[in-house]
Amino acid sequence: MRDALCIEVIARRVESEGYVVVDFAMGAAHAAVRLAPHPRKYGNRSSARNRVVSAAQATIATGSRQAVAAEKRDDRIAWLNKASTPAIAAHRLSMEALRGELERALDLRTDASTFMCAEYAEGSRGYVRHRDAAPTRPSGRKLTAIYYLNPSWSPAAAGQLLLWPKEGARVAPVSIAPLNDRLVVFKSFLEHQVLPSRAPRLAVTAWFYNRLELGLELIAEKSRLEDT
Ligand SMILES: O=C(O)CCC(=O)C(=O)O
Ligand SMILES: [Fe+2]
Repeated sequence: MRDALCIEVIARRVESEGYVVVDFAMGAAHAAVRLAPHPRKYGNRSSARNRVVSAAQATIATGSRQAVAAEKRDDRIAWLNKASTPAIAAHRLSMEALRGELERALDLRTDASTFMCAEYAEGSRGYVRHRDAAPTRPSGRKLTAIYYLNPSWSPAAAGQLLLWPKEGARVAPVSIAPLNDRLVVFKSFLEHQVLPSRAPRLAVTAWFYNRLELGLELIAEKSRLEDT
C-alpha cells in the first residue's frame, strides 16, 4: 500500500459515509501487472504461467447452496486465496495490511480476508442490486475492498458500480467508474449493483470479515430458509 493512502482519512470516510474511493491506490506498476490473470486465459495451454486458479461462472448463495444465476450476475470469478503469483501475493499482503489498519482505527472485529477476482465480459448485464452481508448481526463480512484493473476504461464502456450509502428507496446511489488503480472500500451490508458493461471489466475484491460471525450468519440464513 502506498504512503499516499492515508489510513486515517480512509477510516474516517468509511465510518462517516459508509464508503471511500481511493484513486492511484497502489501505483501504476502494481496496476500494470494485472494482478489477477485474465480469467479468459485460464486453462489456455499457451499461458501456463496464468494457470494459478480456475475461473468459473459466478454463483449466488441461498443459505449454503450455490447456483449459477446469470440473470442476477454474469461474471466469471476465481478465488485468489491460495494462488501464489508474486503480484497476487503482494496484493493480498497490501489488503491484509489495510485490514489491520482499519481494524485498529474502527474496531470492526474483522479477523480474516478473502480474495476473489471477477471479470464481466464485453456485453455483460452486470450484477443486480444486492448486499455482500446481512444488514443485521450475525453479519460476517464487514468491509468490501474492490481494486479495479481496467487500463483502457472510458465512459462508453460503462460497468459502473452503483452504491447506496444510505438506506431508503428514494435515495440516489453514487456511481463509481471501475477506473484502473482505483480502490473502493465500503461497508459490506450496503446495497450495490454493477451496471452492464460494454467492455471487459476486471476487479479483485477483498472481503474483510469475522470468521465466527460468518459461520453464524450462514447458519441463521439456513434455518431461516428451512422455516419458510
Ligand atoms: O465489481 C464490482 O464493482 C462489484 C462486484 C460485487 O458487487 C460483488 O462481487 O459482490
Ligand atoms: Fe457485491
